[in-house]
Amino acid sequence: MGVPIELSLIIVIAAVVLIGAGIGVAFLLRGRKTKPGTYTSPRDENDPAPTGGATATDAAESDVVAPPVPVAEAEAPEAAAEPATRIEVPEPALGRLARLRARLVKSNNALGKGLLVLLSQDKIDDDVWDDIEETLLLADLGTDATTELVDSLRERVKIEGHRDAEGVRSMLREELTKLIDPSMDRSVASDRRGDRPAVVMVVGVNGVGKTTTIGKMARVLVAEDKDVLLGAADTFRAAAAEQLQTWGARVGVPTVRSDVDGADPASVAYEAVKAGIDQEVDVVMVDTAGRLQNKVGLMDELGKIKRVIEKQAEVDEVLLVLDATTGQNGLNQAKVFSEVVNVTGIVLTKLDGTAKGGIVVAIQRRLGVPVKLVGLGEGADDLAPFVVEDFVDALLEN
Ligand SMILES: Nc1nc2c(ncn2[C@@H]2O[C@H](COP(=O)(O)OP(=O)(O)OP(=O)(O)O)[C@@H](O)[C@H]2O)c(=O)[nH]1
Repeated sequence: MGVPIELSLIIVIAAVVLIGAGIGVAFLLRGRKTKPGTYTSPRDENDPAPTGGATATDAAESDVVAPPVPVAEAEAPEAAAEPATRIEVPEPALGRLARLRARLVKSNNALGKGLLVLLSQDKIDDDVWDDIEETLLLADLGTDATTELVDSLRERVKIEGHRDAEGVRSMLREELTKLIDPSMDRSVASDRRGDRPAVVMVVGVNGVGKTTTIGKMARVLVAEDKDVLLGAADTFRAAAAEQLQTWGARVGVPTVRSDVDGADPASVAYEAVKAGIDQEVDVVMVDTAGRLQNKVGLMDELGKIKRVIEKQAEVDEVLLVLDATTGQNGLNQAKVFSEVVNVTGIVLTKLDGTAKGGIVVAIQRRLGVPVKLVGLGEGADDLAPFVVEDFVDALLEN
């Protein structure tokens, strides 16, 4: 039986269109944003005309970026949206803190409970102080902070005398709050800066939860009525772009990505920010590949991604994602990352899986950078803004 002529024609036309578009190399853009951008001159005058085939090495050497491949026309989001996708309406971040508190209490009660019991004893002798110190060190508070806290507690107990359980609790609340420093700015850049979006880069070693965190953050921002665009510059792990796009699609946020495995991440980041400028979004969040902090080449590449983005817009926020369960090891990572890119905030993930909440204090002190968000589970809305008072209360709740 022959193929009907009409069908053959359709197949031929479809093939021509696909070849012309350079299947598999075009950047994809999906999402909810409908407003066409009015920004007509996204590239610097100094930037070279786009050429094909730029690689990470090319860009590193020349310190300029050109899209590695022909870039597809930005599809009208409605046209690109999956017809069957139902857009979720995420919860506001404020509402979720209360719900997540129970989890925080559970995961950290070793620290809070231990301290309360020890300090409520009738007689607090040197042995008790040693136990208190050990409790703090075991909770990953770090030696400096532990010494400081024990010294100030000792001083207060000496001057103010024995306290009942409630008195101990309020003393601990005050001292822990002081240690975590409530005066630090913990807001995440998400408002437009004049005629461009805020740009947020997310960095960290493999598997700490970068992609998941961006997905959760997109939800928080959508709940705050922001227009968000994601950039999948993690071109190292094949599934990462897909994973990011899926997170975005759930709340109608578009993702700029490359279909080429191992495409130049700086180029993808550049294109994402360009699309964010063109589409006049509020914030562009760029995911990057996990990297070992001791691999010089990969760390250099991270610096390059930032420089390339900055050809068209300043990077307003660099969030370093750290896994709370890795404890002090996270501190070493943090130090190396902050040497390569100017880290402006920490996201501490998997706090639900550790009793070592003291890492919050240690990291802040080591880096002088605030913990801005905490991950408290694998659920889509299990990311909470870090509020010092709430965190301390949760630590001290029974
Ligand atoms: N329990 C818990 N799991 C989390 C949290 N955040 C992320 N995860 C899990 O951590 C795992 C790794 O998350 P990803 O987002 O893929 O990590 P990544 O840093 O992007 O990984 P690479 O791309 O390999 O560098 C996933 O199974 C997440 O569900 C959290 O706050 N709590």
